[in-house]
Amino acid sequence: MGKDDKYAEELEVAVRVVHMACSLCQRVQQKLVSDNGGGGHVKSKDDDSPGYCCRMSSSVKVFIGDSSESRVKNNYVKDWSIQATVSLILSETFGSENVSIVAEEDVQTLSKADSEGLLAAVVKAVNECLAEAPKYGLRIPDGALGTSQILEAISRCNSSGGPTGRHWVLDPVDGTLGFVRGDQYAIALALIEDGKVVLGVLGCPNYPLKKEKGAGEAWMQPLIHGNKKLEWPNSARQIRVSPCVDPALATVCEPVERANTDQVLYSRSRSDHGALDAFTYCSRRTEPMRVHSMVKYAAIACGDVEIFMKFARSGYKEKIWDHAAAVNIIEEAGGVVTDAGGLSLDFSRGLYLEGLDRGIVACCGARLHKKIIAAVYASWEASNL
Ligand SMILES: Nc1ncnc2c1ncn2[C@@H]1O[C@H](COP(=O)(O)O)[C@@H](OP(=O)(O)O)[C@H]1O
Ligand SMILES: [Mg+2]
Repeated sequence: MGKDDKYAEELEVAVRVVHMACSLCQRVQQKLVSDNGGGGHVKSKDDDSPGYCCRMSSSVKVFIGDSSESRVKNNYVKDWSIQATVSLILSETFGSENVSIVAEEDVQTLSKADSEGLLAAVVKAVNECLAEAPKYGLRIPDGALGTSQILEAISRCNSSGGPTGRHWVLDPVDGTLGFVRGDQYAIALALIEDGKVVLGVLGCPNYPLKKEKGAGEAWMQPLIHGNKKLEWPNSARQIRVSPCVDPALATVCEPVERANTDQVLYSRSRSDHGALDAFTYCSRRTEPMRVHSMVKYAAIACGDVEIFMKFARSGYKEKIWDHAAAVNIIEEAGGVVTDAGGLSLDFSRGLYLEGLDRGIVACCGARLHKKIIAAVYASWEASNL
């Protein structure tokens, strides 16, 4: 454990509950992939064949097989179930009056009269998940939970954060497309206190589980299997970013979904600006690695890649749950994450990363980061001449 144990209890509960959520996701993903012959036919917004996408809540949802809305919703049973489970465990541990949660899923769709089947599936999944809690050393509410308690737990996650107080931030399943493809996805839980992220836990079941606490230390905790019990922190090992300082030797990570990146900025930088182009500059060693979800950040934190840049298309506002846990882990592992202007990301202004300058630049260390920011600046200036 680190030197500062101010958040030791919060960290421990967060690690345990994310671990439990990983187990739920693994079961669902294994079934999904085997039912769909490997998941390889799942379409996304930027696949060249027509995809099946529709809009629920605020983000694009991708699903498998047919275009019925119920299939889309079914894919979100795990998200609602994880949100309910995390909410229930945090409330049980710290008291519901002390817990404010900002999370991705809303409760409206589930509460509708025609969502009975969905709700029943969520109730079943939550109770199954909670039945495993002793294995993870977690305290749970007494007895099986009914629909009203579970709806209440999900709807409690309606905080909008802000500059004061403590707020938990949850993305129950980040990287929906990665999940349905049987590929990378992440479960992300962070704690923000007075506008600063003080701890982050990132469960990456198809990578290892990453976690971290706020004292200059980041750790990796292997997932447990079968009936083994989670041993915390004894089986966690410390992680560290790569020592690379040379952009020419760095490996870059980028989203799989090209629709999530401003391709104009990307390709203009690539073709026009030679050595000043951050993207060309950084990808000499290998092609960029395309990875779904916050696992990109995790890969930097444990030293497997060196750079991740995301420049969302204009009009898209980055949400805090897509970054909070991972930024904290990278920083603790020795890396640096800022906006494209070199300023820290601001988690104090509600649901969104307000004031973000163009995009996000994450690097394995300050020296490399400085060079990349300079290269992005030069590319930007040159392309706006
Ligand atoms: N138009 C857009 N531009 C940028 N990011 C987007 C986007 N639409 C969705 N996203 C975010 O990108 C995340 C996936 O990142 P990536 O493409 O790197 O795997 C999504 O998380 P969810 O899958 O949790 O919705 C979502 O929050
Ligand atoms: Mg997300």
